[in-house]
Amino acid sequence: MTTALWRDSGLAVTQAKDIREPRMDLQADVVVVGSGAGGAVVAYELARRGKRVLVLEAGPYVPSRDFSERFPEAMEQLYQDHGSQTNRSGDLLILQGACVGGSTVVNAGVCFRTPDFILRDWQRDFGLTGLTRDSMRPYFERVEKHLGVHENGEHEIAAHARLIRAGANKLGWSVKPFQRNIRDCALTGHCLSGCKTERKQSMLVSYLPWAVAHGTRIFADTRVTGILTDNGRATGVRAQVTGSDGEPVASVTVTAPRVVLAAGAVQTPLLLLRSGLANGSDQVGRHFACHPSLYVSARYPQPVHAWRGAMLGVYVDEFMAPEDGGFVLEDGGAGIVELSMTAEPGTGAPFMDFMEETRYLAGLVTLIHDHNVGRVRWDGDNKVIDYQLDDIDFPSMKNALKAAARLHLAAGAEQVHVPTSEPLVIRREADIDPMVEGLENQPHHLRMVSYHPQGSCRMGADPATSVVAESGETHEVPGLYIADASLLPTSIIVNPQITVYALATRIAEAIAASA
Ligand SMILES: Cc1cc2nc3c(=O)[nH]c(=O)nc-3n(C[C@H](O)[C@H](O)[C@H](O)COP(=O)(O)OP(=O)(O)OC[C@H]3O[C@@H](n4cnc5c(N)ncnc54)[C@H](O)[C@@H]3O)c2cc1C
Repeated sequence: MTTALWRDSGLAVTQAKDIREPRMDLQADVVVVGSGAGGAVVAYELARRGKRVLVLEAGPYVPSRDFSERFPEAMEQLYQDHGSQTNRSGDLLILQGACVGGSTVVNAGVCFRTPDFILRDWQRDFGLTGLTRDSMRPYFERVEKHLGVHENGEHEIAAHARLIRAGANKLGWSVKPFQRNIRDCALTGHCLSGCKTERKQSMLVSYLPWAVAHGTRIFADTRVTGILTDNGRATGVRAQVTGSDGEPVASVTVTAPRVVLAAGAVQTPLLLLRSGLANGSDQVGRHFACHPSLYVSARYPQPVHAWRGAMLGVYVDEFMAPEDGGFVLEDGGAGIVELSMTAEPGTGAPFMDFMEETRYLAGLVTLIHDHNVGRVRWDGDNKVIDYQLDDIDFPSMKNALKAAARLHLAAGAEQVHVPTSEPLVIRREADIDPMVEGLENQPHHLRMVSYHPQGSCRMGADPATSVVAESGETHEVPGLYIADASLLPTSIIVNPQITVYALATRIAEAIAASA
C-alpha cells in the first residue's frame, strides 16, 4: 500500500489505485462502515476523543472539483446503482448517494430537527425514554453549529419559491423559509449533483476532513462484506477493495473491538442479514419506510426558470401534524432532466409538449409520514426492497396532492400536472377533489421518488421488536453498533439528515463511554 495522498480539495483517502498488496490486515479501536451522515459523524466524534478510527466506504472518492453539473453524469458518478435503485415492482425510485460522504454529497441541504411529536411517539411506543426534546437539544445544536445551519435569506428564495410562498399566503397557510446547511449559497441549483463550490456542508467537506485531522483513515472503493465475531462479540469486518474497472484489487480484514454500521437504510440490514447477526427477533430489514414523494409541477403564465437560484426556498408546514393531514409540501427547483425523471406527462407528443413548457413550470415535492410497511432482504445474491404505497398511507398522499394543486392554482398556475401514469391535468379548483379522489392506489399508477430511506433496523427498548438499543448497540451482539437512518423507528415526515447527525453524535458518545 502506498501512503494515502492529500488531494487538491483536501481529503486524504486511500483509494483502490493506491493499493499494491492483495491482502491487508488492519487494526483500529473502531471500524466504521460507510462514510455518509451517520458514519462521518461517528468517525469524527470518536477520533477527537483519541480513538483510532478506520472508515471503509464502498463508493469512490470524488473530490468536489470533479463533480459534474450534468445530472445524468452525477448519477453515474455519485449515486447508488448509478441512480437506478428502485423498489421490487419498479414504481418507486429510491435515491441514495454511494461515494465518500454518502447521500450528504448529493442531498439538497434542507435541515429539520426531528419533530417533537415524532420523539414523543418514539418514547411512548418504543421505550426510547432518553430521546426527549430537551435531551436531544444539545445534539441538534451541536450539529447545526458545526454545519452552519441557518434560515434562507431573501436572496435564497428563487422565483419558483416566491410563487409557492405567494400561493400559501393567499390561502392563509403557514409557509416558512427552509433552514439549510449551505454557507453563502452560490445559487447554482446543482445540489443533487454535488456542490462544486463546497458551500453545502456535506460530510465530504466537514466531518470527514475533521476526522482525518484527528487521525482517522478513510478507505474508498472498499465494500464491507461481512462482520466478524468471536464468542458472540463483534471483533471486526471483512471487506473487498474493487478498482474502477470492477476488478478485485485487495481483500481487507479489520480487527476492531467496536464495529459501527452506517451503510444506510438499505445496505446496513443487508450486511447484517448476510452476516447472520443481530436477527434473533427477525426484525432486521423490516419496518422500512421512505417518505414516498411526488413532484407536482404546474404551468404558470410567465417564465419561472425553476432551475435558477437556490434549489429549495420555502416549505408549507400547515398540514405537518398527523391530525392536520400528516404531510409537508416543499418547493423544489428542478432542471429539465430532474423534471423528466419525476413528472409523468405521457409519452410521444404530450411528453414533447410538456418538456417544451419547462421554463414555465414550478414544482412542489410532497412528503408524507408513511407507515413502516417495507422490507429490505436478499433474494439469492440480489437485494430486494419490498415497498408499495400502503392503502393506509394513500389518503395522506391524496391530501398532499390536493393541497399542492390548490396551492399552485392560488399562486396563479394555469394547469397542474399530477404525476400519474395516465396524464392528469387539473385546471380549475372545482376539479381538484373529484380528480384526485378518482385515483386508485395501484402499482405503477403514481410516479414516486424516495430521497429518505429509513427504518430497517429500528431502535427500541424491547429486543423482541427492535434491533438496537438507545445506545446504538445491537441488542444481540456486544460491540456491534448502528448509527444511520436505518435506526429510525418510524418515518419522521421531514428530511432526515439532522436527525441522523444528532443520533450519531449521541451514539458516538455512548461508544466512547463504553470503551
Ligand atoms: C437526492 C437526495 C436528496 C436529499 N436531500 C435531503 C435534504 O435536503 N435534507 C435532508 O435532511 N436529507 C436529505 N436527503 C437524505 C439524507 O442525505 C440521508 O437521510 C442521510 O444522508 C442518510 O444517512 P446514512 O448515514 O443513513 O446514509 P448515507 O448518507 O447514504 O451513507 C451511507 C454510505 O454507506 C456506504 N455503504 C453502503 N454499503 C456499504 C458497505 N457494505 N461497505 C462500505 N460502505 C457502504 C454508501 O456507499 C454510502 O456512502 C437526501 C438524499 C438524497 C439521496
